[in-house]
Parts: sequence; C-alpha cells; structure tokens
Amino acid sequence: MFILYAGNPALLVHRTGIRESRLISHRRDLASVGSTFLSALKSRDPSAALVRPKHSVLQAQLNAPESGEPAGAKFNQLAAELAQELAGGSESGFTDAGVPSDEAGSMVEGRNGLPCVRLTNTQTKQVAEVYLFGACVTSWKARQGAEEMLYISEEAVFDRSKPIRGGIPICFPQFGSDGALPNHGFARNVDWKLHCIDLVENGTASRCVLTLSSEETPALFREAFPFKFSAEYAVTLNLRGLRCELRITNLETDRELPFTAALHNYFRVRDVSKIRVFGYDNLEYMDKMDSNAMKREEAVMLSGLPVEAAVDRVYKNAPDELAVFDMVALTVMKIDKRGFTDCTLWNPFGGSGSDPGWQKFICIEPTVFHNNGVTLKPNESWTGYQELSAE
Ligand SMILES: O=P(O)(O)OC[C@H]1O[C@@H](O)[C@H](O)[C@@H](O)[C@@H]1O
Repeated sequence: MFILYAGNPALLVHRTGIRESRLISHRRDLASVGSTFLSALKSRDPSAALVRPKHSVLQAQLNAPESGEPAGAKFNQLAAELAQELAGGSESGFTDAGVPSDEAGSMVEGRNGLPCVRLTNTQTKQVAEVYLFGACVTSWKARQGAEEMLYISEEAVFDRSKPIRGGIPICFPQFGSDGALPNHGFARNVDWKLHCIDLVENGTASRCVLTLSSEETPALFREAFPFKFSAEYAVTLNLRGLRCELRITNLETDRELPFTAALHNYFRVRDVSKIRVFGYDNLEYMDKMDSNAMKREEAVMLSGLPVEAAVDRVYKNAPDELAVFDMVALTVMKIDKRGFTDCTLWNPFGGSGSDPGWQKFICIEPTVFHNNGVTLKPNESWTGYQELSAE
C-alpha cells in the first residue's frame, strides 16, 4: 500500500510494503498536484491513501482526483515520471527500511544556490552536506563543535562547469583518465536526483539517497559509455560516523557492464607532511608517478606510511580497514570499506596537478580499479561502501 505524506516542503510517498520512501517533489505549493500523480498510484495500488494531510487543497484534490483542476505543467511532469517509475518498477536497491523524517535533514540552497541536502543526526550531533551536483559530500562534522573533516579547495567552483574539487566526489564509471571519458568519469559532473531523506537503523541514523540513471546523463557521456545502468548513493550519518554507499545496477538485458570507480575522499589535515597512513603494509600498487609501474610497499610499517613527497598510487587488494593519523591535530580518521577492493593514495605535494591548499589534505580513496574493476552481468548489481569515523 502507498501512503502519501503531504507536508512542507516535500511530498513523500511511503511505500509500506517494503517500507521504502520516495521524495517526490520539493514544491512548496502542493495546490497543483495533478490527477496523473494520483491515478498512477491508484492504478498500481487502489488502496493508495493520504495520511497526515497538512494542506487542505491537496487533501481536496486527493479526495476527488478525477475532477481535480488541471495541474501545473512542472508537477505534471514529475507526476508522469513517477507514473513511469511505478509502472517500470525501478525500485531502490537499498533494503534497509527508512522512515521519512524532517529530523533527518532537508533540502537547502548551497553555494550559488545549488541544491544541497543538509543531513543532521540529532543524537550524535553530526552534520553533513551533500550536493545533488555530483552527489558530492562537501562537509562532515563528526560531532557538535567538531572541526570540518573534509577539505574543499579554495579553487572549487560551484557552478556545474566542473566537478567540485574537494569533499567526496564520486568517480564512476571510469577511475582515472585512461578511457573514453573525462578524468574520473562523469558521475561527479552531473546532477543526481534526490530519492529520499529518512531515518534508518532503528531511527538512530539519518540518510539521504540520491540516484542517477544512464538515461539522465548528457548524450556526450552516453556515447562514450553506451551502457544502461542505474546508480544509487546513500549517505548516512549513523552512530559510528559517515557512511557512503554506492550501488550500481546493470540494466542491459544481454550484455555485461564494465566499470571502475572510487570515493575520492579529500580528508582535511593540518599538515600533510605530518600525517601517517595505516593499512598499506606489504601491498602491491600502481605508481602513477612512475609510468604506472607496479611496485610493492615495504613489508611492515608499524609507525605508518609518511607522505614526504608527491604520491599517486593505486594499492591493489587493500585491507578493508585503513586509517590516517594527524600528528598535529591528534586525530585519527578510520576508513572501513567494503566492495571497493583497492585504495588510492594521492597528494600532489605542490607538484603537477596541485592545489594551493595541497598541504591541507590527503586523498585516501576506496577504489575498484585493478583486475579490470567490476564487470556486471545483465541485471546484476554491485555495492561498495565506506564508513568513516573520527576520533
Ligand atoms: O580530479 P581531482 O579532484 O583534481 O583529482 C585528481 C587526482 O585524483 C586522484 O584520484 C588520481 O589518482 C590522481 O592521478 C589525480 O590527479
């Protein structure tokens, strides 16, 4: 059964069967809810019902959908999209049940008015910001009064002309520049759609889910990567920290979908030359600073790996638990990853591809790259996530 929640500023559909929520519209004016929308719901589930109505006009239209006034064109378009979605049954792959809640977060205007989700966890006092452009997490504060954990370049632009430099950009479907697509693919160059903002993990975690489908990507990218796929990205503030989960589904019916990907974490540090990175002992890596030569990291580094010069390495089969110790701030960032088999370590150290603030960040990026990344069979999905915790 579908239940509609009508409230400012969003209209949510809560599908109780699998307890999945969908954020349908951010329109503040719900007066022009179209009959298309309701009939789409009714055709799928005659028991569609409205609960907790806060808007009298909406209630009236829902009560008499067939005779409702013609809806606004914009909302009709949204309604048609929803109808298509319902008919096609393109469901979210995230199985964890969510409960829509204003407490979990809301849409706000980000820099230059770009749409942005502000997530809050009232229990842990964490706050995060996620731009729909690139589904980029640009800010994470791990507790009340805590410092910003992510680095944003002073040269970052927030006008959709290029990826946001900093935060956690998503590299997909191509990690790096070796391929037909721009460096790191196009997921960070396009607008994602907000699917829902809800409470999960028994109400202890705040989450937003963003989606991207191949059909919504610009023709230029579709030509260079001619595969049908859907991508879902859940950003969650839970009792442990910040969780970012990426799920890719191959929508091709008769061919495989190959991709490489990474969560390009820009961690903010006080001084990159005064950090130690843990977890890379004895690993093989591709050295991008040395014509992609394969090398092996020293056997055991009990005191961690220092960053004393430019590094650009893609470590193969990296352990799922990694950490970076900031010896000035006396903080530890732990990275617990799954699905992303590899991990990239990057800092330009003032050299080529640098950034004015290069001393203030380290990129530790859960990656799938080695062994040709991931190849999905028709209708198959892949999920990779990271959980960041700061102490
Ligand atoms: O595209 P950005 O954010 O400037 O990051 C670029 C860097 O991203 C890293 O992941 C790569 O390993 C580097 O080779 C590359 O230079």
